[in-house]
Amino acid sequence: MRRWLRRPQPVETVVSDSEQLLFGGALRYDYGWARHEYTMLEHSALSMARSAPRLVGRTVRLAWRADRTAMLTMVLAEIYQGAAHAVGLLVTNEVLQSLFGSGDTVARVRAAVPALIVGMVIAVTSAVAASLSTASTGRLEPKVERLATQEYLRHAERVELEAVEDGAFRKLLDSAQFGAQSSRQMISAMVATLNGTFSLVAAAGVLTVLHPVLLFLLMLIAAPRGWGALHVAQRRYASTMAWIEHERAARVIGESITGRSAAQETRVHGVGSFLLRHFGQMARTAEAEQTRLAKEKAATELLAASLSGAASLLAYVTLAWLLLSGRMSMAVAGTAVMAVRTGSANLGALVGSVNRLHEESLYAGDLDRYIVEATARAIPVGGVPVPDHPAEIRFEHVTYRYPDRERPALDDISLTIPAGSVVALVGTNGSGKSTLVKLLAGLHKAQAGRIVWDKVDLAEADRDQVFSHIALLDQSFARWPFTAETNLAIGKPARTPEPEQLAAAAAFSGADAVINALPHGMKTLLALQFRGGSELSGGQWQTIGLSRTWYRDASLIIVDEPTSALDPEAEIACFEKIRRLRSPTTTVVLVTHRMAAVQHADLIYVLHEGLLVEQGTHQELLADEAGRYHRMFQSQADQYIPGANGTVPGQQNHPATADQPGPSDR
Ligand SMILES: Nc1ncnc2c1ncn2[C@@H]1O[C@H](COP(=O)(O)OP(=O)(O)OP(=O)(O)O)[C@@H](O)[C@H]1O
Repeated sequence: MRRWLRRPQPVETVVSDSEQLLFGGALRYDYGWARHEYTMLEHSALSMARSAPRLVGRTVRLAWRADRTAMLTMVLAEIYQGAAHAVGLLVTNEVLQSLFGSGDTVARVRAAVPALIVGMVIAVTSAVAASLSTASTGRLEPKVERLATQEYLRHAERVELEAVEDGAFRKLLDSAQFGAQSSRQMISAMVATLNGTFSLVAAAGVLTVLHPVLLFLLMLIAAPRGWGALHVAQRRYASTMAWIEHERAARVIGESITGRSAAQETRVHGVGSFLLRHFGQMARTAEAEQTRLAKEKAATELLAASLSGAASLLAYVTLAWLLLSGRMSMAVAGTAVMAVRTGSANLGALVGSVNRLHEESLYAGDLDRYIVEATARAIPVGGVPVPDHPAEIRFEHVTYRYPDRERPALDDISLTIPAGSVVALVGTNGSGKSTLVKLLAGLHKAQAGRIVWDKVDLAEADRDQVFSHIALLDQSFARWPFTAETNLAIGKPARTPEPEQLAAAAAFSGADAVINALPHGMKTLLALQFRGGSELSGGQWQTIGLSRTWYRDASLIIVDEPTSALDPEAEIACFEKIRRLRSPTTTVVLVTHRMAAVQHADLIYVLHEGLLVEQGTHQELLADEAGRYHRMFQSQADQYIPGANGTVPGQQNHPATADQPGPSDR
């Protein structure tokens, strides 16, 4: 028995070999994260009573905002149905009293006619009210879901980049996605609860009038069903929460098989069957959890139905006793049987709908928690205005460390970016170039030191204003699954795109030739996942990215490895165009490993392991033969010039040297 009364336990973690191999361990929410959920479930009835008004209130407010006419119609229709239900029972009693009364049969039937007519009118108007309620609910539900989804997305779009990169926040983002749908489901659950409450109050009122003990018996019939429904819902919620990441991982494997990004490797390397095998194993682990839940649900429902059945038996025995002992007339007993039957059905339905409301509110609660957290981690609105054209941007002793790392990615960096110049950032992989760019763009905040635009500290600046001055073309720039035209215009979404401007943007990078060759020119959909969509090569996409940057027309242009997919000629042309973006009011910050492109920069900063190790012009840096820049430049130059040591171009850096085996040596 204790098993049934125990609060839901954190779901036991069975780790499949696939999870261990692919993801390095169990993909379940850890107990630390879920602790408050289980605390909530532990005091379920109490917490339900406490949190329900807030969560129901939130949905009511959403519904009010979405469509107040539909909401009012729905509530009034439900109230009418409840009242009609009570009157219906009283009318039934009236009919039975007439039929079981004295006099001949015709007179008794005649006496019952007025009540029968009232009953019919009530039935018809009640049906009209029910259909009004259905129509209003149907109108309201999608609007509530839309508002909740928009709220979810609006907050996601505003959070700091740090939150997006934070695993714990991403988990919350994941679980909150169910909240919008739950807000929609809460509407119908609320309607059912309203309906159940009014109908129950009607039945209970009639039963109390007939005999108070009947009300107690009604409660006894419904209580086990209520408990059973609550028990099942809580366990389902606990399980969903614990397995949410596992489910996502299985989806990721599925998408890797069906998606395009790994389609070639999946086939050539035989990755498909490898993934299928692991997908199967992970799906089976999840299936076992579903089976466990289904078994528990079946057992709970059986126990609840048995207890409820015993209570019904007790109710009918009591009624028979009341009748046989002359404490109740036949007509009243008939009404009582009907009231107990409809009342227990109403109570059962009410318990079900309250429980559904509770279950949905658990998910809506996740959305609520997410909104609180996302609001706390949102990019602040407002701040100190930044100059439109700062004379310089300065990093003053800036340090930044990623939350999960011990070493800072940038350590005590001080540098100046003069307006109207081309500044290049170079350094080995992982030296901190992209991190510096993120700080420069206002995406991350310095943990020590400061970044200033003339005199304005970026930490206090109006971030939206900062962003409005920046054009960012990074290594993984967005390849929007939209038309070619939108892919350019999205560089400045607030501007109404004009064909001449778009044509000029396309011409700037050479994207015009790419777009002209597409089946519908600018109107071609650049997304192969949709019917009629086209795809571009990596280099062609880069021309689109560069055009978008031009179209944005910003005063600080940041380009991070813009030419990785370009052929040599296109690469030279691209760097030339990037340099042409510079003007007295436009500054270009360029991150690249192509040293040939760097030499034309006005100022070069060399990073190494998060430190600024060298700075100057190309000539100055090259003059220092012991310097890191000299070494980097020379090693690339040597790729194209036969070495004095007899090596062919590019050979000295090949991994297959005497003491380093190449792939064929394995
Ligand atoms: N989101 C992140 N979370 C944790 N660590 C990160 C993150 N991004 C980068 N790092 C780490 O910060 C350091 C600097 O990375 P960064 O991307 O700035 O280097 P980079 O110079 O741009 O490298 P590359 O030339 O390879 O693009 C590296 O050690 C990297 O592993």
